[in-house]
Amino acid sequence: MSHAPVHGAADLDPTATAGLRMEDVVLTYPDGDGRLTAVDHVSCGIDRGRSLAVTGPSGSGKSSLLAVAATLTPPDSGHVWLATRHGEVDLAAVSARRAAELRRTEIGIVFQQSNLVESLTAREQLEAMAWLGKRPSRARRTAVRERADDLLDRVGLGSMAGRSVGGLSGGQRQRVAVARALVNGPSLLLADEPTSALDSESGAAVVDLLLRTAQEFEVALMLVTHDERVAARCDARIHLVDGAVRSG
Ligand SMILES: Nc1ncnc2c1ncn2[C@@H]1O[C@H](COP(=O)(O)OP(=O)(O)OP(=O)(O)O)[C@@H](O)[C@H]1O
Repeated sequence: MSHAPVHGAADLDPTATAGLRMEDVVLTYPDGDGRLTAVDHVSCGIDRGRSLAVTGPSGSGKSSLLAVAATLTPPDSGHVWLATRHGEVDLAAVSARRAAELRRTEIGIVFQQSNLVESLTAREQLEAMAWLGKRPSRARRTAVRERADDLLDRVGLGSMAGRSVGGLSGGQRQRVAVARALVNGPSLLLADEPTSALDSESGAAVVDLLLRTAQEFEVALMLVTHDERVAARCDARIHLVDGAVRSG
C-alpha cells in the first residue's frame, strides 16, 4: 500500500517546512490574589515528520503547554510559530475566530479519552470533522468519504468503517481518534496522554501509529506522556519542572 502524505510536498509553501516553533512562551492562571505560572519561558520546536515528547511530573505544565500549541489557551507572552500550507502563522497572536479555523484545518488533537460520538460510525466521526461548519457538495462528499476510508484503512480499521464506535475497544477508539485528527490534513498533531487509558499492548499500538503517521503525513507531533518508554521513542524530548524546561 502506498503511503503518500495527505497534502504532498507540491501543495506546501516552500518557505514553510519547519513545523512548530514555540519561543519563550509564558502562561499564567489566576491564583487567589496573584497568578500561577504554568508555563515558564518555554522554547521548543518540532520539524514536520518528527516527534517531540513532553514529560514532567504531575502539575509541571505539560497539558498547559499543549493547550497553548492547540490555540485553546492564549499565552501571556511568547510566540508559537506554525508553518502551514499557506505560510507561517503565530498561533499566539491570532484572533479566537482564526484560532478556531486553524484548529479545523491545521491542528489535529488527540486527548486521553477518544471523545468519539457514540451514535456515529467510525467513518462518520471523520466525516463530521471534515464537514464542521461547511455545506458539502456531492463531489466533496465523495472525496471526504474516500479520505475517511483511506485513513481508517491506514490505522488498521478499514473493515470497521461502517460500525458504530460503541462496539470498539479502547485502543480501536483511540485509533479512530488519530484518524479523525488527520482527516483535514493538519500540519501539527497534538496528543495529550493518548495511551494512559489503555493497556500496554493497545497503548504501544497507538504510539506506533502516532509516530508512523507523523512521518508519513509530514506532520509535527507533540506528545505529552508520563511514560518513559513512550518518550524514548520520540525524536526529541523536553522535560518540564514547575512549568520550565529542565534537562534530564
Ligand atoms: N484552568 C486552570 N486554572 C488554574 N490553574 C490551572 C488550570 N489548569 C492548570 N492549572 C495549574 O497549572 C499547573 C500546570 O497544570 P497542567 O495541567 O498543565 O500540568 P500537567 O503537567 O499537565 O499535569 P498532569 O500530568 O497532572 O496532567 C498546575 O499547578 C495546575 O494546577
